[in-house]
Amino acid sequence: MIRVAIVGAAGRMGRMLVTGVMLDPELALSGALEYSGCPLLGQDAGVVAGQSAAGVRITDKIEDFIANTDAVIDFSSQASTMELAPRLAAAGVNIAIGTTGLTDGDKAALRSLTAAGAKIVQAPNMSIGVNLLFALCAKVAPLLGEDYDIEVVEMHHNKKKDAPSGTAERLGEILAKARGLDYGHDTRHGRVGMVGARSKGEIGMHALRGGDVVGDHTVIFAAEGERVELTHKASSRETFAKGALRAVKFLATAKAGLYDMQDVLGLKDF
Ligand SMILES: NC(=O)C1=CN([C@@H]2O[C@H](COP(=O)(O)OP(=O)(O)OC[C@H]3O[C@@H](n4cnc5c(N)ncnc54)[C@H](O)[C@@H]3O)[C@@H](O)[C@H]2O)C=CC1
Ligand SMILES: O=C(O)C1=N[C@H](C(=O)O)C[C@H](O)C1
Repeated sequence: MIRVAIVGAAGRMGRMLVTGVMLDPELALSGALEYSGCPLLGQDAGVVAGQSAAGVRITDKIEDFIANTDAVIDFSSQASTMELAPRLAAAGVNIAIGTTGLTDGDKAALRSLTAAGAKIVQAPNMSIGVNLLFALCAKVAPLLGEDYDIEVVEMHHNKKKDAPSGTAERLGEILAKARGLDYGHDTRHGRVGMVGARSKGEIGMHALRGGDVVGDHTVIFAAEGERVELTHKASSRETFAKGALRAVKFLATAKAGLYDMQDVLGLKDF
């Protein structure tokens, strides 16, 4: 049995993750963390998630569960994730991070924790479908070549704070690498005004927000006379939660290291 605590337990993903852990016979819910001042502190995490009582109260102190926890799943905020990771690593707790908005510096800091023995999965999207989309884009972009202009369009719910989505950024990085471009330098975020004709050496990135959209990502390859569109649409957050549970199980037997969902799902050599 793997003992799992959830960071951001009262959030949209947190509630889904609490439910997933409670329903999984290989996992046991060992903790539920929220920010100090959260009105749900002291409430049963299972009840907050719409399930039966889990016997785990939402707390703002990792000391309440860290000694009895094998792994933490963290879908919270960049600040919270980066503050907690060193403390969890020092305690030998495995970490599955779904939080987006992490900087390159944050990712380097996570890597340095793994050099000291930590086991971490960090992925902007834990669904199987999006990770297959990542693998497909890495194959398709070089095959289609420079005649095909690449644009990435994502749409999410109106509560999402970061833009573009972590998934769109990862898509952009994969596509830029496949084209010999630099993601930071060659990405064009939206277009407004007299921007001139599109150049070959750019990747367009567009973030739409509205309603309750769980998460849509489309990569468009557009050429003279035709276009190819690869689309993933998440219709439930359950798909991300399922991936996070797989990540926790993967870490239980993994060596120290910083992994992504391509490692967890065996898509590295796809
Ligand atoms: N990797 C993936 O597959 C996915 C990643 N995400 C990402 O996960 C994150 C959370 O998304 P949602 O659940 O939609 O947001 P949300 O806002 O509903 O939930 C975040 C939760 O974290 C809590 N939190 C904030 N600071 C905290 C702290 N210091 N300690 C403990 N808890 C804290 C908040 O109170 C909130 O309950 C975002 O970065 C989002 O982009 C979301 C869905 C899938
Ligand atoms: O905030 C969300 O909701 C989501 N965030 C992730 C991202 O930023 O890519 C993944 C998913 O699309 C949902």
